[in-house]
Amino acid sequence: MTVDSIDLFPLTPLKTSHSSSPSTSVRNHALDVLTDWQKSGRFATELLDERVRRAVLSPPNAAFLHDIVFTTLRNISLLDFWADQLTDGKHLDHRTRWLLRIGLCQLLLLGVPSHAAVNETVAAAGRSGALVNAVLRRAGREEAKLHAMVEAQPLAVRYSHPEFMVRRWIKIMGKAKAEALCQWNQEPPHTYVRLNALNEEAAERLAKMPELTDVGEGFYQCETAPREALKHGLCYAQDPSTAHAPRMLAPKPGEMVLDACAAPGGKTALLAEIMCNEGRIFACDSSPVRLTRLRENLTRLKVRIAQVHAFDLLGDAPPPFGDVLFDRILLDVPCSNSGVMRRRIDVRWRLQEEEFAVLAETQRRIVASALRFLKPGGSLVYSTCSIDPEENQGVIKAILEAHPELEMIESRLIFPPKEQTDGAFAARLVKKA
Ligand SMILES: C[S@@+](CC[C@H](N)C(=O)[O-])C[C@H]1O[C@@H](n2cnc3c(N)ncnc32)[C@H](O)[C@@H]1O
Repeated sequence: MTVDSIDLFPLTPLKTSHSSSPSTSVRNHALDVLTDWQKSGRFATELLDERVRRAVLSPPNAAFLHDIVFTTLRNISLLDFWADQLTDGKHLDHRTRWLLRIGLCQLLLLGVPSHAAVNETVAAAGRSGALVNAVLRRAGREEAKLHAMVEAQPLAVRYSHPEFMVRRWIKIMGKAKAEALCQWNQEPPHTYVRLNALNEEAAERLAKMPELTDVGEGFYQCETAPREALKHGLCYAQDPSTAHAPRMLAPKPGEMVLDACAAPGGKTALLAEIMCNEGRIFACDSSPVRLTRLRENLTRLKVRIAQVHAFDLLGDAPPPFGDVLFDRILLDVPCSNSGVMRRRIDVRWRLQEEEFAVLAETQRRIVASALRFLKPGGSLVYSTCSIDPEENQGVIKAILEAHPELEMIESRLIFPPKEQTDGAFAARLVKKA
């Protein structure tokens, strides 16, 4: 299954201390969310948000639920390794396995006091209570030994990534970089917002918010999302890595720009800002649902020069912009999201190795289609939030071979552990005049 990047809306957990003992129902909610996640294939964030809203959880309980769900998902293979050690490899049904993962996560990773972690997970366990109780008590007694065993395990277990992914990364970048990437993905992501300079009050108002730390180039880091500022369009939740492609495209005020995979619009808004809201941007996307969000975001962010249209670059319909040729085109294509796995924890468990080739083929077709709309002398920036060469350099190489009228001017790969942001790739191609 392909996972489009939706918004980079922060997934950072609320800050909590787990010294107190939140109610048993938090473990039940965690179990429901995780088993639903496995059954439905839906995003964990969506399921979690729905659950927090429906169950009307207090902020500390919601934060605790968030920590259990995300820490468990981020450490599935490690938790299973510990569960296997503690049960001597016994076969476990799905529900019991999730209960053990949740219990071991609290005990061994979240530092929840053992009486709370054991008693309240056992209370949520129902018919498998005796087994869960025995395993978690043993884990409490053998905690130091269990932690000591981790170092000797392969990267796929130590950092809970699918084996094919680790193998692929070692082949692509060598063991040291692959390990650094796995390690990076295990940390909770930072939350960033980009100041929206199209809102005249934004700079002054954000400067008065002590909870925001200026990290340069219009980005601020924060502990939790500044909801009011986001609601009023003073800023947009976005990782600094997302700014490279629009800046590489460098559209000028007054130009005609096509943002052909635009939803939900973080990059469109930055393009409009770079263009000082002068000129025209056709912001298109093939997904009607995402177009609704694109429109809302662009209105809130005071983007005045964008026209939003449904347009599938791989479809037969004529383009909504007639026979216009563009000065610049941004192609922020659907990709594996392999550069944003710290933020999108589901991705590593959804992605299949065969998908890279399928994605690369779609990406090549998208670029080939978009090239019809580029003026001679115009620039096209191809961008992904993937760090995989098959979707990045591989696609560019194939495009250059098939289109001798193109020249590559520059490219940039953002490797998360090095740049301390999400991963991304951008390449600028120019159509020779
Ligand atoms: C990575 S997301 C774009 C994110 C966006 N640029 C932003 O900054 O918010 C990729 C987008 O491509 C769209 N897409 C996928 N296939 C497409 C196609 N054939 N034609 C147009 N858009 C497509 C998806 O619906 C998705 O919204």
